[in-house]
Amino acid sequence: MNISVIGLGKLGLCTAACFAAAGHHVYGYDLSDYFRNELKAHRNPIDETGLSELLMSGWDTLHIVDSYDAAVQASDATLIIVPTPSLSDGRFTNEYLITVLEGLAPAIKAKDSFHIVDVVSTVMPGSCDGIFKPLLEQATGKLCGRDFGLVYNPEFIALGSVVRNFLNPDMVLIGASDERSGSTVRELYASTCKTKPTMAVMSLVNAEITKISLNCYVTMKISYANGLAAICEQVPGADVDTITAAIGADSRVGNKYLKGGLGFGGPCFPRDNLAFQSFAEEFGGEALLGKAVVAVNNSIPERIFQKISTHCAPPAKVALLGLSYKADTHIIEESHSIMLAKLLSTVGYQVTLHDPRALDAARAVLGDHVTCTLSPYDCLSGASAIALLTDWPEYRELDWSRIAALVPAYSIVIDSWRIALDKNLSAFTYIPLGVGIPSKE
Ligand SMILES: NC(=O)c1ccc[n+]([C@@H]2O[C@H](COP(=O)([O-])OP(=O)(O)OC[C@H]3O[C@@H](n4cnc5c(N)ncnc54)[C@H](O)[C@@H]3O)[C@@H](O)[C@H]2O)c1
Ligand SMILES: O=c1ccn([C@@H]2O[C@H](COP(=O)(O)OP(=O)(O)O[C@H]3O[C@H](CO)[C@@H](O)[C@H](O)[C@H]3O)[C@@H](O)[C@H]2O)c(=O)[nH]1
Repeated sequence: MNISVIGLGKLGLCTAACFAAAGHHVYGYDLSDYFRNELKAHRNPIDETGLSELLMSGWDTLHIVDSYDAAVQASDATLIIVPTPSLSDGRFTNEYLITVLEGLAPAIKAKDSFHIVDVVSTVMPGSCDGIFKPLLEQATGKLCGRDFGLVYNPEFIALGSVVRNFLNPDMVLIGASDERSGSTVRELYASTCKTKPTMAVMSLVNAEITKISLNCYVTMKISYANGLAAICEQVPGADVDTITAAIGADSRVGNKYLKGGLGFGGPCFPRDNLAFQSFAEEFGGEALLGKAVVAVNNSIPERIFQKISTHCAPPAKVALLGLSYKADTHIIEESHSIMLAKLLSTVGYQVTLHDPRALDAARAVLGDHVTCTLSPYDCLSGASAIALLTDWPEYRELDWSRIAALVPAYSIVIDSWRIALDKNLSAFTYIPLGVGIPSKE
């Protein structure tokens, strides 16, 4: 197929590369001159696992164009993957999408053949029927479903595994204004995915609700595990991992995204939950479960703060290991580690930080209130409290006998993901989250 992709960022470029590597002709456009120039020179501007390798087999069919017109003229369908940042009330803004739709409209108007506009960016339910369809009909003088198609086709990919998730989905979600558009996008994915995913083809509004509902459901599983972890900590001998492993073995539940730990952060899950609540309220409903999920998630930095302050008072030194919202990324958006660092530094603890990739981002946000270190051992030297926060592989390899010589006796070690359970930590006061420690008496 001939398709165009508008927005070649973290998701857009991976999408374009996956389709191009599968043999489709992809015409990509990004507002950024830098991105377009790098891509024209066959250089990859995005750091994402497997993307460079994929582009190697896709350069021949990935063509970078310099205008919306060129993108529409060269293709039968245009995928739009531009930002939809959150507003203060939790809703996603359509501002960037509207700019793109207005930019595409003249070329769609001038075209004789049927053109499909496929919105991939995450949007608020009601956006396609209520805003995008009337905008396009008015700007082109054409009828949606007859003269052009409108599709909502969001992705379920996690950063760090975007390419793998894109090519191996459980389900492809396709909301369509008409059967022809739905079938075309379905074929596009069927010819690109390596698996045979469930093709969930439905109306535009149902697809919009499905996208944020699915993310909210998954965060409900995470908060369930974290609520359970907080209870287990109070019960001598209880262990959240043993319990969630058994719960997850029941196929009605499933064991994915059921790990209690530091909670969920990042650019997607937290904001999708807030958007779902705003959406429910807009239609006179109330997302009670969603509110509980957020409350459990938001309580985690405070829970760790309490454990630290019970053990040592300011200005004691506290070492935080791991700042990104998950391993293998430099992203600190909605990271619980950053929230904990702020809680601690505000009341006068000396906070030292380490992260293999997120140190610069953290420094930019936390400034002079904390000390950034390049080695985990420098970070925790002299610390009365150590918190293992992001599950980076290198923290699993820490040499605890070396650390024992660097810190006061019985410093506390808070282990969010229980990565040091099998180590000898007798020189420390070891507090794995979600585990009820039998009392010493
Ligand atoms: N990254 C993810 O993990 C992820 C996952 C699922 C859904 N999404 C959704 O996908 C959308 C894009 O996210 P992203 O992470 O790829 O964003 P991004 O910021 O990495 O990339 C967006 C790209 O769009 C370009 N752009 C902005 N305005 C433009 C315009 N008018 N014309 C052409 N290009 C324009 C920017 O230059 C940028 O390169 C968002 O709605 C997001 O919620 C992202
Ligand atoms: O059992 C688990 C699994 C994950 N997490 C946390 O959940 C967050 C999100 O992790 P992940 O899903 O790997 O990353 P994201 O890139 O945020 O991807 C999510 O957000 C995207 C944007 O909406 C969706 O497309 C994806 O399907 C969805 O997984 C991280 O803080 C993890 O530490 C847990 O606490 N427990």
